[in-house]
Amino acid sequence: MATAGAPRRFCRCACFCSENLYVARYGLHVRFRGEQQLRRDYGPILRSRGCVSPKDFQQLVEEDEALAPEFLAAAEYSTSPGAEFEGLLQRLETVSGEKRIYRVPVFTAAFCHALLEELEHFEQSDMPKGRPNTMNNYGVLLHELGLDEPLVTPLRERFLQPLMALLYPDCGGGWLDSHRAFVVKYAPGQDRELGCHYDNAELTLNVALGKAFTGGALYFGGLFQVSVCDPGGRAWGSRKCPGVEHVVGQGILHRGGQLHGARPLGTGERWNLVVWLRASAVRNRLCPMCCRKPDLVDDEGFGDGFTREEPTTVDVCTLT
Ligand SMILES: O=C(O)CCC(=O)C(=O)O
Ligand SMILES: [Fe+2]
Repeated sequence: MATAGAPRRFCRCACFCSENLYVARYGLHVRFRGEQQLRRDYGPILRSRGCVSPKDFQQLVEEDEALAPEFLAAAEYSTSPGAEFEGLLQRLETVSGEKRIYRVPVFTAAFCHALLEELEHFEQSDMPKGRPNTMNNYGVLLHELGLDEPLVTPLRERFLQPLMALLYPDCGGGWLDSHRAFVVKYAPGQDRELGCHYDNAELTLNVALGKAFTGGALYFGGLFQVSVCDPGGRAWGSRKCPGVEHVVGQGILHRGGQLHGARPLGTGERWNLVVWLRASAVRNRLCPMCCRKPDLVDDEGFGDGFTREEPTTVDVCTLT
């Protein structure tokens, strides 16, 4: 029998890194213990989805490792008892301590490659496509690709949430409950740069997927909420501040309100996965876009991440 008032420790299950792994190339969730088990349990379904030759299989085993070991280690540390901000910092690169911008490898190169292939197939298809956001004209919304639930939701819930809770507890890092995930694409003749802006998000993850390109570095200024009240602080618009270069597979973590933009692409094509992470507990009080109490309008799916209590419905038949 449990003793009343005994201290409790929250734990996680060891299946964290082996159960329910998503293989983007074949649109399948798998349990992974090793190559033999994978072949035994998933051979027929994988073959039916085009994983036929030994080379396909080898590629799959490599791709199964979608998440970079550094990211797994940082997330695992963040969920461990007694985890602290300082300890997590040792597992990340601090891009700017003052601006609270961090970098960590998120995806393996093999996974970035497989995801890019999926994105290009989708782009060439005649499936209906929306724009990633009001600023980028080219790219893909992850939910249109069917990757929101299998890829982004687990990424947010299992890995990003514990990490963000330690890094940004004051910005809803521990209360993330929805996201908007999209891939932005820059190429000659298409979008080439992105003006300075703030995100409709409490926190943002931006992961470089490739391909080979020059230019396109991110630049960061001050906080939007501070700058709008301080026109003198708008030096962020100047392109003098040092840029943050992209490294394939690596993610940049920043606050959504941190003003930022992307410098012009030189050559090649740049694709980045951007996840706008939202905490309704924060935004329900103050809309990050208009800095006022949100004027809520019904929407589809996660909407823009605000929530409202549904009015309780009363069954009139029971009233008679
Ligand atoms: O071009 C990029 O990688 C940045 C994109 C971005 O900041 C955004 O879409 O909010
Ligand atoms: Fe942005």
